[in-house]
Amino acid sequence: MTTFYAIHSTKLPQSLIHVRKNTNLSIYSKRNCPQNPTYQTTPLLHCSEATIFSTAVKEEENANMKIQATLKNTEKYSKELEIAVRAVHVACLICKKVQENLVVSSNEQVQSKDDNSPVTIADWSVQAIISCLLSEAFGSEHVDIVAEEDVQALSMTGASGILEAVVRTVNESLSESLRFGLKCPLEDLGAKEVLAAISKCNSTRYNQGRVWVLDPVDGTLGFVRGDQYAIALALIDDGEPVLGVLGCPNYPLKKEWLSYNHGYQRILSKQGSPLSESPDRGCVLYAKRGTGKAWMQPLLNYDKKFVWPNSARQIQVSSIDNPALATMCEPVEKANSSHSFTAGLAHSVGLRNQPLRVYSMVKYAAIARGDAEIFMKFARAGYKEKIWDHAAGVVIIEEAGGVVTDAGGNQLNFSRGIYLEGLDRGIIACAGSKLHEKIIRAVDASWNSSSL
Ligand SMILES: Nc1ncnc2c1ncn2[C@@H]1O[C@H](COP(=O)(O)OS(=O)(=O)O)[C@@H](OP(=O)(O)O)[C@H]1O
Ligand SMILES: [Mg+2]
Ligand SMILES: [Mg+2]
Ligand SMILES: [Mg+2]
Repeated sequence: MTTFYAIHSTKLPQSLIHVRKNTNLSIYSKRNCPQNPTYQTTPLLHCSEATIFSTAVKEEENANMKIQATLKNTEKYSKELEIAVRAVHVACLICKKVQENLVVSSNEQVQSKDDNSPVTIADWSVQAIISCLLSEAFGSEHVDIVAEEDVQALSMTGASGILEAVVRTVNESLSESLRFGLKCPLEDLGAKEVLAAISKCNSTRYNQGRVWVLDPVDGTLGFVRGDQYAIALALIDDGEPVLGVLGCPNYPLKKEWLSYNHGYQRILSKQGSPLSESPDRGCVLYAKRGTGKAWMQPLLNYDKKFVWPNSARQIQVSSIDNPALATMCEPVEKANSSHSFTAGLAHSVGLRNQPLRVYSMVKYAAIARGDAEIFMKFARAGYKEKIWDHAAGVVIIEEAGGVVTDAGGNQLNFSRGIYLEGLDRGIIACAGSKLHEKIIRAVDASWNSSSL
């Protein structure tokens, strides 16, 4: 004789599955089972409307697998994210100190690289600190990193003063990292070890397994001018950015202070307050791919109020999709992105607000936080965008609900080396797909008549 059991198809208790696995009973499920609890063990005589139990079991198993996968996903990279966020906090705090010194003292700590771009003790120190903290947390042999700086200029004979300053800064910062619950070397590092930590960041494993991507100071020009800059750390797994952490030590917590048309420093000095006493500023943004969530923590100070873990609040892109109300941000330097091209685009799309010119990946942060709606960068022909200038920002904007592509609407490719290979014209990040489509169409319409 066949015995039927009525069960609620999607809420199948484990005990019933157990029965099925250990007996030869044919069990059926009936979707609209009127009984409460969700199943009954009374034999069902009218089972024509019931769906076959195996389907219900499948559903349950699939649901379980989904839950397991979600759990696994939640756990996946969680230690990496935790360490990366803490390490970026440490880096932000040391950068603030270095920047305050730079702004009040002479500029001898600023060096020029071969391409005439600036590099400072903060760039090298942050690279050494993050390299070291990741190695301490995960074991040096398990950590692949690629980062912007090398030790060429730092190892030159004339640079011994700078190297000394870097070593001092690194050790000071590493000992402070204990307050964030991070592991750090037991003893102070010597110059050789600091140079080794910086040199370690030259991995070439871009599309096999995990590689950390770091821009120790993005927007070094902004940094030396006492303005905006960012510390950008991302984790790429099999060529895909999966974690993004952006430290923005000067990003005001309130949007209205982010007005760069007159220069950040000048705004502060107009108010008569030096950088160190300026309004609440400094935050760390982060996101994990696939979660649909992005977060922001205020930057801590090493004062009485210092408490770790820090509080985080969820951030989201702006809901504005009307170009007339949208704000576009772009690089400060004309040499880094054509202001005339974006001005033409802005006009053709109907943007009315003044562009927000901000140094560094703080632009990505502004979109993710909902403080601006569009970010565009069109470098001159021949310039190749680097992965560390974008990876962290892309994860954060996308998880905050935004869209980032090249000007052809393609996803950025982080798997082919230190450059964003195959990039079509420029980078476009928007708060939503409606704005994004409009910008992409406008680029196509005006590209051929441009001089880019
Ligand atoms: N010529 C040229 N064209 C385009 N991009 C360039 C160029 N030179 C440099 N860079 C890279 O731009 C990074 C800074 O970008 P920003 O958007 O912050 O530009 S700006 O400083 O606001 O003008 C900057 O990052 P950092 O070196 O980390 O500051 C560079 O990687
Ligand atoms: Mg950079
Ligand atoms: Mg940099
Ligand atoms: Mg640089």
